[in-house]
Amino acid sequence: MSPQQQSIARFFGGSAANVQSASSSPAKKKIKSEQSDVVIASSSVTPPPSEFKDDTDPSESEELITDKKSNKVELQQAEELINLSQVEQVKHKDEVLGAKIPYAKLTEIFDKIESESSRLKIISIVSQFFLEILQQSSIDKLVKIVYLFINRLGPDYEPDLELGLGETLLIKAISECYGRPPSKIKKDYQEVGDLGSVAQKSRSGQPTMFKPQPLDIDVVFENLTNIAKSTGKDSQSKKINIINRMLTACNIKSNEAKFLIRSLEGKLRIGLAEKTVLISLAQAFLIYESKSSKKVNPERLTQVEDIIREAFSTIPNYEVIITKAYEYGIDNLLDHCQLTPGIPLKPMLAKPTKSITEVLDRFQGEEFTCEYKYDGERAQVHLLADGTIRIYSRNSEDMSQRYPDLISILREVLNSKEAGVSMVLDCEAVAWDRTNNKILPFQVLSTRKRKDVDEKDIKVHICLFAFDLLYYNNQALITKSLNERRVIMKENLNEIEGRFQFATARNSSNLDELQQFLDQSVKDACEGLMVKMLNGKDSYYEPSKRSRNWLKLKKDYLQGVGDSLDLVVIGGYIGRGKRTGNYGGFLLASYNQDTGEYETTCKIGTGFSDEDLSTIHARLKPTEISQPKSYYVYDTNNSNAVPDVWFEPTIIFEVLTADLSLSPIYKAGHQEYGKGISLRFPRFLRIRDDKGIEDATSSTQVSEFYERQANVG
Ligand SMILES: Nc1ncnc2c1ncn2[C@@H]1O[C@H](COP(=O)(O)OP(=O)(O)OP(=O)(O)O)[C@@H](O)[C@H]1O
Repeated sequence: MSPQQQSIARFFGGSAANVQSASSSPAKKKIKSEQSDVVIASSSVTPPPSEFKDDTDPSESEELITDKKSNKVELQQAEELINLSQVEQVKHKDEVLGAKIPYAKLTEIFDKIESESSRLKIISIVSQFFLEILQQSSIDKLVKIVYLFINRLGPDYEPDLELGLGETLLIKAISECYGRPPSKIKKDYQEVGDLGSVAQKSRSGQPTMFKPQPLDIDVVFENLTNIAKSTGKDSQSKKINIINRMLTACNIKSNEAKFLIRSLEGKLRIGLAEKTVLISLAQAFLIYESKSSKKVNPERLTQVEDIIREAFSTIPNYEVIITKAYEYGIDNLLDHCQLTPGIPLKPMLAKPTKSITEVLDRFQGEEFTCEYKYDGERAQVHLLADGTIRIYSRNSEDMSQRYPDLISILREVLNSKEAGVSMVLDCEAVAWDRTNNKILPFQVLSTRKRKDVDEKDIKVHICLFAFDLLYYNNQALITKSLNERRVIMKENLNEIEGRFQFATARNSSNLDELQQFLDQSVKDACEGLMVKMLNGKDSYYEPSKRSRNWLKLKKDYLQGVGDSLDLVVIGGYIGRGKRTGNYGGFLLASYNQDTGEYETTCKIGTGFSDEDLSTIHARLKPTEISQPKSYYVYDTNNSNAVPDVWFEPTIIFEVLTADLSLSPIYKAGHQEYGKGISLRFPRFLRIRDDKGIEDATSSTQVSEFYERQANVG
């Protein structure tokens, strides 16, 4: 047991929380309470569908040793686990269609995962659960369950669907609902470090006059959505009201209150990342389709995982993926998940390199092209057939309101196009000096307002540099070569100097010419070069992939590890001397994409201007929390690695490092090396507002940097 788990066990009187499967499920009809935003279940009680009797516990199967590096072993083990689950295929669509799924069933699964450390077993538990839902044909419920697993309420590109309520509001809600003073709740929270467990204990201690009506998946999902969407003057009390009603409805013997509060906080902290959810979904569909779990071919499993991943990177929407996979079958999924204007695809990413020779080694004998690497913000431009223009960030966020000037520029560019043309363009939006006709540094772009932007007030102008065309006139181009995509882009769009231009490019494999081009790019205020495969299959656009077919060569980082790192700020150190009143330094972490944890990787205090420090202080102060999150991995015994204050994970710093070394204190990649990897002489470059917290440099990437350095250096 981790110290956190031990503490929680103590808190519950020495034993784990009494988790009990829901013994009754809510009735068919969902009604709205007098507060129209609050959804509650009706009172009649029907027995749960028999499939929800949990008679298979894959976690009881033999202990498996996970060797992360050996795919083959993983596949064999996965196969064994699937066989162990002995799933019986039962299709009884008509009988159970529309039946409610108790929320307690879901939280029971959460609990199992929380106490499980083997990733394969976790996948088995999750896929088994997904399979049960699939077998009932409850597709809409499966979609909601998947979102509840990843703590979202819809696709990334849909606004206002994020949870992540602050401690203060949740403490208030728990206090009001369970009639305990906030001071007591805070004290308990300080003791166990998990507000969910505090809510659970408070719930258990509260006698109920009447049997509460059970929560089900639909009710919880709808209430959470109402909370996320609630804005404006009365939103605080509205949210508390909805939370109160749900907390009251939580079953006293289940662990619903615990996970409900964690979902409201925006993090389930059960050691489950989105990547694992996708894999589990693939396994569930595979078993569902094969009709028998007796023998699952590991290669077929990998194939299905790839299909689901590819479909998701083109259409990052679980509702579409799950519905289409169910309707048309996995093997036809990609045909039904084609790139669609209006739905941002996950952008292709590049691998870092440290020198031109490394680039030449990689592309030896292949035709490649170099483009300027512009230093601005990635902008995925979508033109819909009805003439609507949308701009999406690297993170799939809709930025159309933030760039009204860009919309005007695009209107000008697209003016001559016939009606009905649709397209998707990959570009970089860069700050532009209209007087001297030149690119301005990223720092200037970052001074633009991010909200309520009125075109006539804009002082920092933009030039959009287009480097790829992914869709044109009802046709996805991502499986054409880059060369062909470029030709179509240039044939169909016209440049307007200083407003819309194509990325400056050169096709050469001569070392001196490349060096000159790299130097020129820096003189022209770019970061360096992007080097891309030009022809053949390897030049296809690979959504969401950090591909070897795109390399980045950043002039400033050739002396370091080849790239900057984007790390999450999880702690702060009180500033002294000149820094009094601000934080003087910060504790940074990488994101572990397998476990969903943040692993410490360095303490940083260099590279900040006074202005940076006060901006950062203003942003981080409201995110201070009294306890480290249970998903922060740090060395509790070393005072150097324990900051003065902890933060909610909200901000990413882009950081430069001299090199990486194994460390006894820090934790990035510790599962792989026994020790963590830390940054030496880290220096702050900037805040990365265009990256979501889970887009931070992953612990796997930190390991890759470390290994490349060991090999190259
Ligand atoms: N010609 C170009 N082709 C592709 N990307 C470009 C180009 N010019 C600028 N870029 C930008 O460079 C980014 C990739 O490199 P960079 O390392 O700066 O980004 P990052 O967000 O820190 O890292 P990553 O995207 O690799 O996680 C792209 O996401 C894009 O915004």
